[in-house]
Amino acid sequence: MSSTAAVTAAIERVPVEICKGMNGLEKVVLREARGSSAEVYLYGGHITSWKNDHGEELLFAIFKPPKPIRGGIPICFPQFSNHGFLEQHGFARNRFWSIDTNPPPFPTNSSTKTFVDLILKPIEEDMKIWPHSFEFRLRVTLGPSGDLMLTSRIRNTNTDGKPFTFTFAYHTYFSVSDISEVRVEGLETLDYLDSLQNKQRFTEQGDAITFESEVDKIYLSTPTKIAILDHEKKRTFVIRKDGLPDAVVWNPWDKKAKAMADFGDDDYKHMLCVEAAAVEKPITLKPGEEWRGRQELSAVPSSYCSGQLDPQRVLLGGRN
Ligand SMILES: O=P(O)(O)OC[C@H]1O[C@H](O)[C@H](O)[C@@H](O)[C@@H]1O
Repeated sequence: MSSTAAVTAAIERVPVEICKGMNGLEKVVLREARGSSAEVYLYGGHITSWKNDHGEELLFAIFKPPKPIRGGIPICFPQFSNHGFLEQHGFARNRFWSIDTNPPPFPTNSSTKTFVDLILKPIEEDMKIWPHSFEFRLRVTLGPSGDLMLTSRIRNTNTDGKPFTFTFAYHTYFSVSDISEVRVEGLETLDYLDSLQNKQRFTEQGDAITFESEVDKIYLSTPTKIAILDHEKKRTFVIRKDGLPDAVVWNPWDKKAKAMADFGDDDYKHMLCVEAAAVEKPITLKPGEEWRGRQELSAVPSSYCSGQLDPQRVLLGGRN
C-alpha cells in the first residue's frame, strides 16, 4: 500500500480530517458529533485548538506567521524547560511528526473512534545531540462529551544496550477570561520548585492558588486531579493525569510578556499554563522498555455556593 493510501485507510474509519493549516503546515482535525473539535499539527505533534460543543475555544494559542505557534499544547521532550543541556523544552516540539498508520494495540476503556495516532522517531540531527533511538507515539482522542485525551508512549529502541533518561511535559495553555479571576485547586500545601528563584524548594501556603504576579513553579508529587476555576466565565477545567507526578504552573505576567516577541502585551491576562509533567524525577528506560504518560482535559460549568466556588463538587464532578 502506498503511504498516501495507508493514511487514507487509517483515517477513513474515524471522523478526522487532514488539511493545511497555518503556513501550509499539515494539521489533523478531530470532530465529535455534538460539535466539539480539536486540531493537532504534525509539526511538533502540537495541539493548537480544542473547542467545546458551542464552538468556544478552550486553549490559548497565537498564530502570527512566520513566528512559531505559541500556546496550545506543545510537547516538551526529552527535556522540560532548561533542566538539561538540550534546547529549551527539548526538540520534539520542533520536529515533523508522522501519522502512525499501524500503532501497536492500545487498550482503551472507551468506545470513542475520534482519535489520531502520531509518531516521532529521531532524525540524524537529534542523534548528534541526544544519541538515543526511540519511538514516541502520541494518541490524541476527543471523547463524546468533548474531553481531550493525550496519551504518550515512549519506547527505548536503542540497540547499543544503553538506557536513556528524559523529562516531559504537556505544556497546556488554557484560555481564561481574566487571570486575576482564576484560581487553581489541588496544589495547595504541596512542595514546589520555584523557577524564578533558582529552582529552590518551597511549600505552598494558603487555600488555593490565585494570580497577581509572574509565576513559574513546578509542583511536586501532585494529585491526579487538578482544577482551574474561571470565575468570570463560570467554567472549570479539570485535568486528570497519569504517569506524570508533577504539575508546572506558569504565567509570564506583564513584564515578561512584553519581552516575549510572540506574546501581545496583554495576552498574559487571558492564559494560564498548567502542565502535567515529569520533571523532578526523570524517567529512565532500558532498551525495550516503554513509558506512558496521560493527560485528560475536560471543561465543565463551575458551580457556585453563596458566591463561593465549591471545589468539592467541581473536583468530584459526578465522576472520578
Ligand atoms: O517560551 P517557551 O520556551 O515556550 O517556554 C515558556 C515557559 O515554559 C514553562 O512553563 C517554563 O516553566 C517557563 O520557564 C517558560 O518560560
